[in-house]
Amino acid sequence: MTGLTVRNLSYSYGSRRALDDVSFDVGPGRFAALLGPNGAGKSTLFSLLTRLFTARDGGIEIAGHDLARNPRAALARIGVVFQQPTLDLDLTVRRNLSYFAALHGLSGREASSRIDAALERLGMAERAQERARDLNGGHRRRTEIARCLIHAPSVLLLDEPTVGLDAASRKAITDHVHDLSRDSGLTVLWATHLTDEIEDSDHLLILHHGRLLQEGLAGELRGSQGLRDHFLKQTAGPP
Ligand SMILES: Nc1ncnc2c1ncn2[C@@H]1O[C@H](COP(=O)(O)OP(=O)(O)OP(=O)(O)O)[C@@H](O)[C@H]1O
Repeated sequence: MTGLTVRNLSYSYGSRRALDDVSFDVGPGRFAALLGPNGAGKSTLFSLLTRLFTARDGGIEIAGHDLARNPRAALARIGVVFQQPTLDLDLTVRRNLSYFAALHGLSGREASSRIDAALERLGMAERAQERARDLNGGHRRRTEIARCLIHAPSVLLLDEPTVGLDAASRKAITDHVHDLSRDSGLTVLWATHLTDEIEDSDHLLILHHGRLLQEGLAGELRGSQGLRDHFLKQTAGPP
């Protein structure tokens, strides 16, 4: 099983360059934090990784499948949590998950046991019958993360999944996803602009003005200073 590979990826909106020759690898089972300020190009990269946009320049490989040449196989291997919530608020937690399972061709006992396992994994088993509308923001996000595990992806893509959550929910979700990559061998790409969501052992990618400024082990890149100070220094310069 391989993780995620991005090669020489560029993307422009008209004359505005949003991504400029970005290349990186995330090894299987690694947690990679894509750290960048507003406008760095994180969401553009996610749109390319999920094939919402197609890249004219560069290449993407997901779990060993080339996204341009074999999109079906590549997309089947990813689980995605977008920045904007996508739950059906009128359905229960379980119905949201079973609907998604059906989209992936899963039903009956197989779907049911996968849903149970995913809800258990995210600490949401007891809320399975609650309507999504009645959940707080943190529990809605957990439901979305549980949902993206059902088809057993090997790569998880999460675009600023803690936006709008309070500090306790943010920490719980960040810890849950770190545990998922540690315990289940999932490759994770976690986009954020918040340095406290990143652990020293994470693979850190610093993106600024569409360019990858630094890549490496977070603890090594920050050295003796806090990651926040390191990040602010890295991103202080002009484009
Ligand atoms: N649809 C669009 N049309 C034109 N420019 C766009 C469009 N979407 C994004 N951009 C520009 O591309 C650049 C990268 O934006 P992007 O949304 O990918 O950054 P981001 O890192 O996700 O930012 P944020 O943290 O604010 O979501 C920015 O300069 C942005 O203004």
